[in-house]
Amino acid sequence: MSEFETEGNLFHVGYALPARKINAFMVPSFIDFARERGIDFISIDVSKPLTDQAPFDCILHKVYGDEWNLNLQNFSVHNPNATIIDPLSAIQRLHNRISMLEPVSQLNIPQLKIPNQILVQDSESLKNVETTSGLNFPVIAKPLLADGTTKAHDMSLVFNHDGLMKEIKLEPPMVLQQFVNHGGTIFKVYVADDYVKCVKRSSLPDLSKDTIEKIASDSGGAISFSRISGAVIADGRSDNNSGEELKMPATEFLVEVAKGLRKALGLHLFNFDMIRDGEGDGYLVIDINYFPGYEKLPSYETVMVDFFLNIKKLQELKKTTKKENDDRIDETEV
Ligand SMILES: Nc1ncnc2c1ncn2[C@@H]1O[C@H](COP(=O)(O)OP(=O)(O)OP(=O)(O)O)[C@@H](O)[C@H]1O
Ligand SMILES: O=P(O)(O)O[C@H]1[C@H](OP(=O)(O)O)[C@@H](OP(=O)(O)O)[C@@H](O)[C@@H](O)[C@@H]1OP(=O)(O)O
Ligand SMILES: [Mg+2]
Ligand SMILES: [Mg+2]
Repeated sequence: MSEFETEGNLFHVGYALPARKINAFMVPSFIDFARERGIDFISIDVSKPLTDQAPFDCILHKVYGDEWNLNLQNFSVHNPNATIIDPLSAIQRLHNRISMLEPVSQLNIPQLKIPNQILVQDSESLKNVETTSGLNFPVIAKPLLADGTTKAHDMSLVFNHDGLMKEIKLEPPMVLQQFVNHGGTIFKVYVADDYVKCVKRSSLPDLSKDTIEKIASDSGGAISFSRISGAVIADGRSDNNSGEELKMPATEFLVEVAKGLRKALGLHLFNFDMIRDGEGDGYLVIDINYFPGYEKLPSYETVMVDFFLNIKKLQELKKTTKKENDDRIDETEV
């Protein structure tokens, strides 16, 4: 046993994650590091009842499907004190690209908006030119469902109505979101309760009027892309065509947005993608993701262990408060 914890005081965290995520996040060095600090990660077999695999103090999950949802709900009913990271209903809101962004507007932060966007339900509405009358081309066509499948990340930059009809591979339901020039960089803001970390990633470049005309005619009206925001931009490196470096958003602003979204979404672990509003002076949130790739962050091991230790502390605090309340009731009854 380590110098930090004793076996009896271990916090048992069951994890249900796809293989890709286990290979990237739940690596042996992280599991060992966590155990030395009192967090015991236990792999969950999603095909078996959770109640047969208990005890768990906490469940960390990112798997999809009704079978898993029922399994988790049943476990929660029998183990009301266990913390579920994160609640199913809160995660499900992020599976739809319209409901995902609704809480952003409700935060009422003047510098923060979402791009203009419409929902296209079926092929008939797609054919109708009127459908896009509220938007200015180019737009980004995104699948409505953001459900973890590869398809959910397939997008198209669309330059005109013809492109929308002929060149895009997506099928409705889809979201048509205003493309906004933003300096070629997105800010990815990772949140783990109080922890907030913003990193820069490369994005679609700014498009001038001439470029738009040229690409529109060369491409037939649309260009498809998928998972383009992988490249990390090192601090100090110029990150757009003009050779300018885009300034990070102010820390107080990031913390205010993260705190507001955390509360509104009811999530512990998520990140949000934010771009500069090239047409205004604020920022636009374009995407929110549940339990994203934290392992890409520096010192993610410490961040995540501190996160789970805090969950443990909160559970202990709840137990103490409950006991104090029960004792008080007993005294009054006497
Ligand atoms: N409205 C927009 N204006 C300009 N660029 C955009 C806009 N929406 C998306 N993009 C660009 O397209 C990329 C993919 O879009 P989005 O983040 O919505 O997709 P995603 O597949 O859900 O991403 P992730 O891999 O982060 O889950 C963004 O990272 C950004 O570079
Ligand atoms: O695969 P990566 O490590 O890049 O993580 C990505 C994660 O995929 P994973 O959960 O399967 O790992 C994505 O989840 P789904 O939308 O597909 O459910 C989404 O959260 C992205 O935003 C994450 O990228 P990041 O925002 O951190 O760059
Ligand atoms: Mg994104
Ligand atoms: Mg996403």
